[in-house]
Amino acid sequence: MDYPGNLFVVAAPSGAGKSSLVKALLELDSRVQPSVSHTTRAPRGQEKHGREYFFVSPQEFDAMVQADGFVEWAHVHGHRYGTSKKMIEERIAQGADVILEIDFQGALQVRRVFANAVLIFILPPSWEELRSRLERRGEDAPEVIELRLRNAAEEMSQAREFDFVIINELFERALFDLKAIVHAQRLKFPAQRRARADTFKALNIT
Ligand SMILES: Nc1ncnc2c1ncn2[C@@H]1O[C@H](COP(=O)(O)OP(=O)(O)OP(=O)(O)O)[C@@H](O)[C@H]1O
Ligand SMILES: Nc1nc2c(ncn2[C@@H]2O[C@H](COP(=O)(O)O)[C@@H](O)[C@H]2O)c(=O)[nH]1
Repeated sequence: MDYPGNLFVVAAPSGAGKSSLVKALLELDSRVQPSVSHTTRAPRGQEKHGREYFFVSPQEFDAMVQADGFVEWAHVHGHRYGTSKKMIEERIAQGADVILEIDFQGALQVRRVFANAVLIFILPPSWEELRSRLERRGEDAPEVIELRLRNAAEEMSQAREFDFVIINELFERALFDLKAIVHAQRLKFPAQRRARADTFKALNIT
């Protein structure tokens, strides 16, 4: 199925800077909408239900899995995270550009459902910098940081599966690269896509 809106999927090891980059993109580009995931992890810091995540119990998460409510879901750093299928489909069908910040397992699942999704991987410049960003962020206990760093090697080994890789060394440079990818995707056959969307509408195809 082809949709008028674009779907961007950003993955990275924890601490590489994907949330910071996506947040900055959203501030600059009102056509991009964030997707809010469901998670079984507890809120941290100032996080709010419905803003950073929908914080749900394991039972609520199971019910969504059973109801086929997720386009993708995965176990990440000891918790479960998933993306609501309905929320994504409705918005890209209306022509919105939606951006997902998820792990590599979820990103590869999304591509199986939405073949046109643009997969972007963010890399830190070095292991030392990745550790130091997680430590400087000051939101995770030392054992959580160690777990995230152990998982980072497997995540980074998947970078080649993605359409684009951005190295987040200088923040402004990485943000420029992310903006360029979004812009280039919008320039791909926009007229044809709009025409197809209009035809779908005229034929009442949902
Ligand atoms: N280019 C950069 N240079 C220096 N620090 C950075 C850069 N990009 C992000 N940071 C900082 O690194 C820390 C981790 O960034 P962020 O929280 O965006 O990572 P993340 O990939 O979203 O992690 P998680 O998956 O755990 O949510 C933050 O404190 C952020 O301010
Ligand atoms: N497969 C999915 N992974 C997700 C989703 N939402 C977030 N994530 C990943 O979880 C880690 C940890 O996030 P944190 O907020 O606990 O630091 C993060 O790196 C994301 O890649 C999702 O819906 N699906």
